[in-house]
Amino acid sequence: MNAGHRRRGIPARLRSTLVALPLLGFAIVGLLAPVLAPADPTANDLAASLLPPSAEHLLGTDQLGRDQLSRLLHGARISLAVTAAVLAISLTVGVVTGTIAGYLGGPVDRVISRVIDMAVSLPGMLVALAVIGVRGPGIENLVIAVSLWAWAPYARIARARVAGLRGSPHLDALRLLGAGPGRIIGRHLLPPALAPCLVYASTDVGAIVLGVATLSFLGLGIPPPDPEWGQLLIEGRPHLASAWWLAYPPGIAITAVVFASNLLGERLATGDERPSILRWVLPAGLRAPAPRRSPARPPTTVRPTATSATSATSATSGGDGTLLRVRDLSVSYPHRDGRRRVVADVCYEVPRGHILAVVGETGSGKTTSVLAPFGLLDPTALVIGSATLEAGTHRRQLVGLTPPQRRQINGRHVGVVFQDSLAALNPLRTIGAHVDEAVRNTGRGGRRATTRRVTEELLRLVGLPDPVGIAREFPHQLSGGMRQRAQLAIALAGEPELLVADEPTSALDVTVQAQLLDLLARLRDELGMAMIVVSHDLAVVTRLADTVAVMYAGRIVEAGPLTTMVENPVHPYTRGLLDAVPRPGTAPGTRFRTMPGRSGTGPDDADGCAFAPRCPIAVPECAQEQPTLLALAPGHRSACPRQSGNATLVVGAAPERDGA
Ligand SMILES: Nc1ncnc2c1ncn2[C@@H]1O[C@H](COP(=O)(O)OP(=O)(O)OP(=O)(O)O)[C@@H](O)[C@H]1O
Repeated sequence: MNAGHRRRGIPARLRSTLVALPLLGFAIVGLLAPVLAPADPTANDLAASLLPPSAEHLLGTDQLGRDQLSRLLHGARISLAVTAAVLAISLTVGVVTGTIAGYLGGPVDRVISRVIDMAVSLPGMLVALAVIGVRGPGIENLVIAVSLWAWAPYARIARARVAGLRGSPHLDALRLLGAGPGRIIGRHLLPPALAPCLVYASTDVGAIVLGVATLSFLGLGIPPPDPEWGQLLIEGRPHLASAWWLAYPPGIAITAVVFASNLLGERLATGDERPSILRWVLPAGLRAPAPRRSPARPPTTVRPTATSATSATSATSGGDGTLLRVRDLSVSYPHRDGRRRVVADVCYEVPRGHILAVVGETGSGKTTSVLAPFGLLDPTALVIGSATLEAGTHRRQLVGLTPPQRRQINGRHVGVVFQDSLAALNPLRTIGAHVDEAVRNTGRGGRRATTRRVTEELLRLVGLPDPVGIAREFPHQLSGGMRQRAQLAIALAGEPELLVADEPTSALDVTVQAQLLDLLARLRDELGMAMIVVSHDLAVVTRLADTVAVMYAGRIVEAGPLTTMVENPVHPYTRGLLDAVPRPGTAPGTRFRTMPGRSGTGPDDADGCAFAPRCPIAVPECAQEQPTLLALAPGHRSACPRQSGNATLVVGAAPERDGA
């Protein structure tokens, strides 16, 4: 309720209820007309022709002696029936058509959008006249005629709503949990598409009632003797001067319904009491503020990808405690000159129970490198290389999987926590509904109460106080840290062997950040789960990582055990990252060392070392030849030949296990 409403003294909800009263009356009278009407609306009594209102006939009689009140009440019934049928058809056709167009996009969307545009631009009354002219009057034809022009605005609204949601991260999160298109459309797209359509429908009631009355008035609607309001108007028109009770009541009834419907629609569309009205018509789970689009780059859908070098790696994968082994991974996106690689020849592996941190500046390819194996990049991404996962008892090659194959892995063997928790969660659903769905998708659910018990256990596991209460909250009602914990609970629903956390703490303050990192470390210890944690902050990952891979311009430039990387880094870029980390005990006013130059170039943008232009120890040769990752010690590799001493070339740029 806003201040303006308060000032006028009537609460907004009450004002909306008052505005809706004529519509409510219309619906009640329409439904109960046979009970409320004192007489048969079609029974003639010529002896009682054109009687004025009296105790016997409260609204008088018409020229055939029929009770006018009974005809008015039955007229409401017919208007209500036609309006309800038209709305049901228009809403169903419009919302389904618009949702399909918005979800599929591409040529289907273009064709459906043109059809919608045409339907909207046609003059509705002319279409109705043409249809009734061909098919003749009658309730059925009237419904068809009005529906033909009434469905298009619903389709347009639903299409716009769904198209806006199509690329949102919470849909990606759902796909990750194994939800198929049917479930995504039915449970996550149709409800938000329906909500604005219902608001529009409240305005449409008036337009339909008026349209039906107009057609009847023109002799093309409900044929006599059935008492439709437009029909009553035309019958009363010749007697306007002598028998006012014939035309005025139906005229007032039509005006009241049209006004009420327009006012209510306007209030719902602009007012802040929208949720209170939708509470009458929408189930509880659908009431929440409109979803907010994330400014963050959304990791989107899976698509089959090209692959190479698969057999060579699967032959060596597994059996040695390695959960995920990535080899020669390259990712490219369409570019004006063809395709541009953003990640090149990336190799890493994650042993069971270990935490690998991938660090680097923005645009260095961290997120791309860790999400590519799981098909979580933009559909235009082309992924080449190999990624083998020891999922359960099977070894699976991840690159090139189809979406159904991926659903067997993502959400079950692999859980993902996204950076922007608000965007990754559906704003229309409670936290409990999110986790319930994840629990059910991974096959751990049962009856409603059983599923909810698992949900509450998961919320407790991630350290959320009062799991029962939190389960009932919507995402926007939680703090950023709590939402990240909720995302973690969703990711843990499938009891994954690997958790991928993409900048899980970047939007949080340092205290909450530390708590979340401690939680991740505790979960690793308690559940024995391996993790890949992406961060641009080397200091953050030192709290929990076992190994660190440093990326620059789409390539790994140094990788090794945490202690080596922190205490004895050899690549100038890693040193630069460490120098930029604030250290306890640093004297106030001390300036941190920063790296000159710009980040974010691609792996193929330079002939030689991409870091050379910013490197304090670069020599002219550095800019001429692409450096290769060299093994310096077991598990420690660097791509700076100037610092590598007695290094040896790592065959295929593959990493070695620490201690191997
Ligand atoms: N859909 C896309 N189309 C084209 N280029 C993309 C797309 N997504 C990412 N990129 C490019 O890929 C490169 C690597 O992006 P990525 O998100 O992996 O970097 P990052 O190191 O994770 O950065 P950040 O920390 O900012 O998330 C960037 O140059 C980015 O512009």
